[in-house]
Amino acid sequence: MTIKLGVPSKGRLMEKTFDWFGARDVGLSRSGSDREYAGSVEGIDGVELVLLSAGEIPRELAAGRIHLGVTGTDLVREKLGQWEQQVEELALLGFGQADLIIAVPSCWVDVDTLDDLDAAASAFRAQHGFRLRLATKYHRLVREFLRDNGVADYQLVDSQGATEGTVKNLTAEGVADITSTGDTLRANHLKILGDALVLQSQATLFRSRTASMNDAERATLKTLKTKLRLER
Ligand SMILES: Nc1ncnc2c1ncn2[C@@H]1O[C@H](COP(=O)(O)OP(=O)(O)OP(=O)(O)O)[C@@H](O)[C@H]1O
Ligand SMILES: O=P(O)(O)OC[C@H]1O[C@H](OP(=O)(O)OP(=O)(O)O)[C@H](O)[C@@H]1O
Repeated sequence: MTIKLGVPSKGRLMEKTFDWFGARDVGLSRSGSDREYAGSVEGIDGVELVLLSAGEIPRELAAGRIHLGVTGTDLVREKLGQWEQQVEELALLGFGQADLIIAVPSCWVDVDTLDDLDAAASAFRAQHGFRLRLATKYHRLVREFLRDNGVADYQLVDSQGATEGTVKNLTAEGVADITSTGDTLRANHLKILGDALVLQSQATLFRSRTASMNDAERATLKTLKTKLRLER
């Protein structure tokens, strides 16, 4: 008989999410020890806090196992096909801003745009006998973006973390990853292609379109939305 609210279990998104709800008189906190993934909610009855990996929240929303969830728009668009049919965006939270971009080595002086990348990819294949490799964890978004922009002669290699390091490690020629300050790209001698902004992401509160609710839970959701100033 509760509304389940999924929130990232650690790091920048968790703390800023707690602050965002706290500013609206809904107190979220992690209970128990630092390592225990249990949480509590104050200021409203009938809402349960579920601490999850940011990357798992899209799937939990789509499966209807949580009613509400906070995660990045990038993760929802990457992990859920036809995401709008599965979740509704209730509020952009104004933090966790990051751009999904494509970057190549800074020393590739002739490659500054997607057209340049396309030409470089063809030349790379002719020279090396295999396709230019882009390391990413955003397979769906990058594939769609490059298809729409006419870049074909490449392959994606999976990288679930420390993606910018793959170029130095010679497992990829370029990367498609999230950046905010640009420090990680610069430190790894990579430059962003001028016209390769795949997506602008920020932390967002989503509602599951598939989670079932009884009348009491529907009333709780309404009360919560009023507290959060989301009622239109
Ligand atoms: N440097 C950054 N600045 C701002 N937001 C970022 C940055 N890097 C990632 N993010 C955002 O934070 C969210 C969570 O990303 P992260 O990669 O930490 O999730 P995750 O892979 O689920 O983490 P984990 O599985 O380790 O809990 C994403 O929506 C992403 O866009
Ligand atoms: O532009 P910047 O401010 O330098 O931030 C970009 C970095 O932040 C994210 O990594 P994260 O810290 O989440 O670690 P990860 O490599 O394990 O994904 C992202 O994958 C970049 O590596």
